[in-house]
Amino acid sequence: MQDGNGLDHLAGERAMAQFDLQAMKVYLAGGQREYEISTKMAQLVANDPVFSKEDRVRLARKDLYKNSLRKAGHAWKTILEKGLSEVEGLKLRHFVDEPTYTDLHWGMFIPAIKGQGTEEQQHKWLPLAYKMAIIGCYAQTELGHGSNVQGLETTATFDPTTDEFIMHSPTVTSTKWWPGGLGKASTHALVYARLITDKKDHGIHAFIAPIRSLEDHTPLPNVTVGDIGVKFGNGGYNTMDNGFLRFDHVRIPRENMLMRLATVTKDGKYVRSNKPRQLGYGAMVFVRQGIVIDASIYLSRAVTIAVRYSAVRRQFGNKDEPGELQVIQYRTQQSRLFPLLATAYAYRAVGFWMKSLYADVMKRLNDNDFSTLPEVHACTAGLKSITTSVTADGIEECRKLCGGHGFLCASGLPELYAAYVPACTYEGDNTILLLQVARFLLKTLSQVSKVRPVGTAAYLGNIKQLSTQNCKVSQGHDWLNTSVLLEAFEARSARQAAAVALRLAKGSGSEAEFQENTPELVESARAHCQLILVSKFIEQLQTGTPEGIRKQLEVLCYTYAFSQLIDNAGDFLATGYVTGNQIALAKEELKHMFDKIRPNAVALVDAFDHTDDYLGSALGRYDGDVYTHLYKGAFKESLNDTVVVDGYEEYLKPVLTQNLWAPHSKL
Ligand SMILES: CCCCCCCCCC/C=C\CCCCCC(=O)SCCNC(=O)CCNC(=O)[C@H](O)C(C)(C)COP(=O)(O)OP(=O)(O)OC[C@H]1O[C@@H](n2cnc3c(N)ncnc32)[C@H](O)[C@@H]1OP(=O)(O)O
Ligand SMILES: Cc1cc2nc3c(=O)[nH]c(=O)nc-3n(C[C@H](O)[C@H](O)[C@H](O)COP(=O)(O)OP(=O)(O)OC[C@H]3O[C@@H](n4cnc5c(N)ncnc54)[C@H](O)[C@@H]3O)c2cc1C
Repeated sequence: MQDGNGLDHLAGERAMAQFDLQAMKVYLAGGQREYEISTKMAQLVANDPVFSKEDRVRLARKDLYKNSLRKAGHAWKTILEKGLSEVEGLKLRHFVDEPTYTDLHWGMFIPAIKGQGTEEQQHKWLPLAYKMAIIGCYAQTELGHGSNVQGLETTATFDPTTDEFIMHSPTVTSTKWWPGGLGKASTHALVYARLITDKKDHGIHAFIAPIRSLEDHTPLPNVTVGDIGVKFGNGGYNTMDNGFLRFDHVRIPRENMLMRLATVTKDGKYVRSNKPRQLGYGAMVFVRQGIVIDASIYLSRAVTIAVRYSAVRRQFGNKDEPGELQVIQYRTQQSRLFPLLATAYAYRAVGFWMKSLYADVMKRLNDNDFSTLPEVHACTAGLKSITTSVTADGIEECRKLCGGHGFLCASGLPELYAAYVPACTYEGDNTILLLQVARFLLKTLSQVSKVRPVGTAAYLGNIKQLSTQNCKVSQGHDWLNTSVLLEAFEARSARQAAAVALRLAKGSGSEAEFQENTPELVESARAHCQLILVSKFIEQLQTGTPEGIRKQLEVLCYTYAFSQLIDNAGDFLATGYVTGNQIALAKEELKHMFDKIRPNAVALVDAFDHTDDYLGSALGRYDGDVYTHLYKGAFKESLNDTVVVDGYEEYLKPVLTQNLWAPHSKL
């Protein structure tokens, strides 16, 4: 999608491409219809001045937030006026490209009501939420507890005399802290609180609490609410009003407790349904599965900028070629950049699969089949963890790959990083989530002789074979076999999990021993997730990939798998499945893959189809006209509004005109 000024500095690069670019764009968009919607919404946002991202990093917080409210309001108006479908609306929000209160309203408040509300409650709340007559947020985390959901302190005490719950924040640490949209925008909060009936604590349940007047938006009586303060980076996540909230004995009707999983009757009786209480965590599972495809999008933005810039930037030369070399020609640049390019493709493929996994579990849950829930929880938690960590690090690596210019906000990379990096923490701290995967693996292994593992854990059913047979690769091209690769990842993961499981089994079963082994548990969870990523990327390629792009996708898939193998060589070697020589052979194969990517690199990032408006980067421009735009951009800097800087008279002039020796000067 070219929106440069005509002159294409990257035309030579594009002419080298060896695959069907249009087919790749459609593949990455998820289909022809999605591609068309995406193109239409990208243009709609790019052509609407209200959505402009210019100056975002220069705005003070108040202006930034107000501007963000303006955009969110305008987006909603556009959706209504143009009669956009839900898919179109989501795409529009995507291209507006800034975190805002509507994310939590649509992404967590509504899904939580759908998942945990009775039909009657859904009838009451969803129509209001769908037309945005109320704005909701997801108020789970408190000052004192985030990861430990069972440790939350807010209470909801049932009063049978009035048929109400009394919402209360008994301690400072019980203050709700972090919920997005809570600080300034929300009228309602989905509050996770300890349910108390007749002095009995039934643990954490969800309640809908009105917090602001629908008349004038002021906080309701005995509700203390506000924004928690400026966050990391310029722009970034500061468009979001992450908030605090305290209740001082605030009364809400009994019907405001979401009662699909448990009920409190009028006379105060607590009744659990026969559904697993983990369904109360459903909104988190929903967001975690979506985060994988988001990771691909964010990483692909950084990689697009770094690849295009690396093809434009020239440094040094060699005696064999005239002129200076494009930095993309350097092997070191390729070995840092191309695996990230391959990773963005891998996460896209796995993200598509995640969507189908989620659709499947939702269908099962509707039929009261809860059998796959633990596996889906482990999978969404683990892949959320790995993909966000790698993406955040990858964005930062792309910044370094752009040298000094990457450090300028004009590169688009600092803001991208600031907006993305909290994904490693929100929706579950990444280490906490890997520990969940590890617990799942331990449980699966402990039952393996009785219950055949399914889905992404099925390979653990072959634990004996995977623990005894070693890798058969004897020449580089032996690695060019997806079964050989898959078996290497399976054997490494199975062996790592079995080793730590065995160590724990030999012990006393104490919590202290478990804690002692958590570093190994996290490593084994990571190994399991890397296996899922490699295997699902391979699986996606093998199911109906168009001819014109298959070869390139295979190259990217091998690049991804080899770079994972090499980056984790220590683990692979420690399990004894592969030898040092086999790793060396994989390294050689990876270099061959780089040679295959090189002529296609620019076209492979073009296929992500990010507009210049969406990228917001002088370095990543489609036309490659980097230097002109960096130079022009400097004149937009507010320090350059005047030729002589504001402050000269008061602070610079005296320094320059005193003409006195400083007392400590030795000159
Ligand atoms: C028009 C515009 C539209 C725009 C839309 C855009 C959409 C965008 C979407 C939004 C995107 C981004 C915004 C994101 C904002 C971020 C929001 C948040 O951060 S919300 C807060 C998130 N908080 C967490 O994630 C907390 C992390 N902690 C936990 O998840 C859990 O407490 C725990 C997993 C650590 C469990 O602790 P523990 O006390 O051990 O657990 P329990 O006793 O409660 O349960 C143990 C048991 O349950 C299983 N389990 C745990 N979690 C789940 C789950 N989610 N699903 C299923 N099962 C689960 C666990 O495995 C154990 O099972 P056993 O069999 O008993 O072993
Ligand atoms: C930008 C942003 C937006 C957010 N939006 C929302 C929202 O909309 N709604 C909401 O409810 N919350 C929200 N949160 C909160 C978020 O979900 C929590 O911050 C997150 O779940 C992590 O919890 P924590 O802060 O308690 O971290 P902690 O658990 O205190 O983690 C601190 C450190 O301790 C380690 N640690 C903790 N427990 C263990 C353990 N058992 N074993 C080993 N290591 C451990 C962690 O790995 C981490 O390194 C948001 C947070 C951010 C940053």
